[in-house]
Amino acid sequence: MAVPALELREVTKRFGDKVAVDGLSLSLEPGAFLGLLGRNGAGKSTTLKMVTGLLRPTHGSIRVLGLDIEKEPLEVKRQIGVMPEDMALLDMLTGPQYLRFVGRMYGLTDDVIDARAKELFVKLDLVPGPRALLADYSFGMKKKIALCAAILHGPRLVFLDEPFEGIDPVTSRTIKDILMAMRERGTTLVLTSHILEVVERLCPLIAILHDGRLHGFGPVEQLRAGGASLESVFVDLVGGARTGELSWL
Ligand SMILES: Nc1ncnc2c1ncn2[C@@H]1O[C@H](COP(=O)(O)OP(=O)(O)OP(=O)(O)O)[C@@H](O)[C@H]1O
Repeated sequence: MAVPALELREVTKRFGDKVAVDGLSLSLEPGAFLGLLGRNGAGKSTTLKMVTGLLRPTHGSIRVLGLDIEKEPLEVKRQIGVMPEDMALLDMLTGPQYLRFVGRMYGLTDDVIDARAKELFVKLDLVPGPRALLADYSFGMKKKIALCAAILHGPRLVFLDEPFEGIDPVTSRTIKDILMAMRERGTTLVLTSHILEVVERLCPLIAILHDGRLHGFGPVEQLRAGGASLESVFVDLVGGARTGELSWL
C-alpha cells in the first residue's frame, strides 16, 4: 500500500482548558482531495496549523508525505504548499517581489519564479499590476497572491484554508480549475470551506469536524447516501440551526 500523503493519529490540541482538536485520527491516500468542514470554532484551522507545522499538537502524531512532522519539520515545509487563514503577507513588497521571496525560499531560480508568477498573474487576473504594493491589494487579491505562493513550487500536497472566501465568482471558477488540474496530476489537496455547494462539487472526500472531533469522514456520495444535500448531512451531523424570531424584530 502507498505511504499515506497525510496521517494523523489521536491528535489533540489544547489551548489552556479549551480542547480545540480532540483525538483526531485520519489518513489520506496520495492524490486525495479532502474538504474539511465544520462550524466556526470546530477546529479546522487548528488542524491545518498542526499538519503544516505552525502549531505543535498537545498529544498524538502527524506524518506528512511519510515524514514525521516533529522530526523533520523543515523537509515537510519544503514539500508542501500552504494557503493559511490569516495570510501574513509582506505588505511592503509588490506581488512579483513577494513571489520571488517565497520562490527563493523553495530554492527556485528567479527565471522560473518570474515565469510562473507571470502565468499565475494572467490566469488569476491579478489586476493591480507588477508595481502595486501588497498593502494596497484588496482582500480578494491578497487571497489570490496567497494562493500563488502556496502552489508556486509545484508541491505534492497543498493545504488551503478558506480559498474561496472573498473571491469573485469568475476567479472562484479559475481556482477550481487550477485545483482540479492539480488533482489530475496527482497532487493531494486539503481545503476548508463553509461554501458547501463548492465543496460538494469539488471534493470527492469529506471530513466533518465538530468540537474538535470527527463526526463524519468518507466519500461525498457515501455521506450523501439517499440523495440528501451535503448541507442537510452537515446540519444533521453537527446539530440543527437555531430557528425563531429575534425579540426586537
Ligand atoms: N491560539 C489560540 N488560543 C486559544 N484558543 C484558540 C486558539 N486558536 C484557536 N482557539 C480556539 O480553538 C477552537 C478552534 O478554533 P479554529 O480556529 O481551529 O476553528 P475553525 O474551525 O477554523 O473556525 P472558523 O470556521 O471560524 O475559522 C476555537 O474555540 C478557538 O477559539
